[in-house]
Amino acid sequence: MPATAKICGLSTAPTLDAAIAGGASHIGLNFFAPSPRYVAPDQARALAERMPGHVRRVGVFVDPDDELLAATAGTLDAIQLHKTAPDRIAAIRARFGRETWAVVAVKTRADLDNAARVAGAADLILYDAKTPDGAKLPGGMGVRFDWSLLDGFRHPLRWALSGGLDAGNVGEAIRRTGAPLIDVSSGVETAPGVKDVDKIAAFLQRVASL
Ligand SMILES: O=C(O)c1ccccc1N[C@@H]1O[C@H](COP(=O)(O)O)[C@@H](O)[C@H]1O
Repeated sequence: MPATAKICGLSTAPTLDAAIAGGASHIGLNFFAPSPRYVAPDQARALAERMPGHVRRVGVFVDPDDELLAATAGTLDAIQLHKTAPDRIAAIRARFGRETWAVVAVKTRADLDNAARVAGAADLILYDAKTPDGAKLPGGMGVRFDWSLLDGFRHPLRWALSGGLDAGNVGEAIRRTGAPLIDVSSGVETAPGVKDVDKIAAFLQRVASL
């Protein structure tokens, strides 16, 4: 089964259209205010209206409160949760009725123990690289982790891979890990938060060619 791709952190119509035209299976809308990719709920709604139904809309959140989720869930097919405790992930899934993605931040093999902790709470695990201590963002910094950590790992749920991917390394990432779904943000940008239609096209072409 070929891998599918999520283009994350889209905030403009032309880049959203490029992701759709290139065959992205998912797009990400970022609701973490400190992020350079942040979109306000109204902006996200307008972008979502441009999208065909087969492309899934994923909201990116960092330990969100119910108020933010209530303002955005109507626009979304899935909720991606960074730095959120397992019991809170389960509560969000029950309350908002959306496919729920738990992010497991990885630097060492021990970090993979968190996959079992979120397995009963979420629908999908997104393995992402841990960003440096004190970093402003828990993702979206182009950091990758050592993919060999996933060698032989028994994934307790459906899963996806992110962290430092780009058109140049995504082939190796998929070959090495067998990821069924891959997720990119800064690897298709010219500067933090500035998506590039040509980089989006190249990334999606590379994934489709595998
Ligand atoms: O992109 C952000 O600004 C961001 C902010 C807060 C949480 C997650 C964020 N991005 C996610 O990080 C991964 C990896 O990004 P990258 O490809 O390494 O730049 C991606 O899944 C985004 O959803």
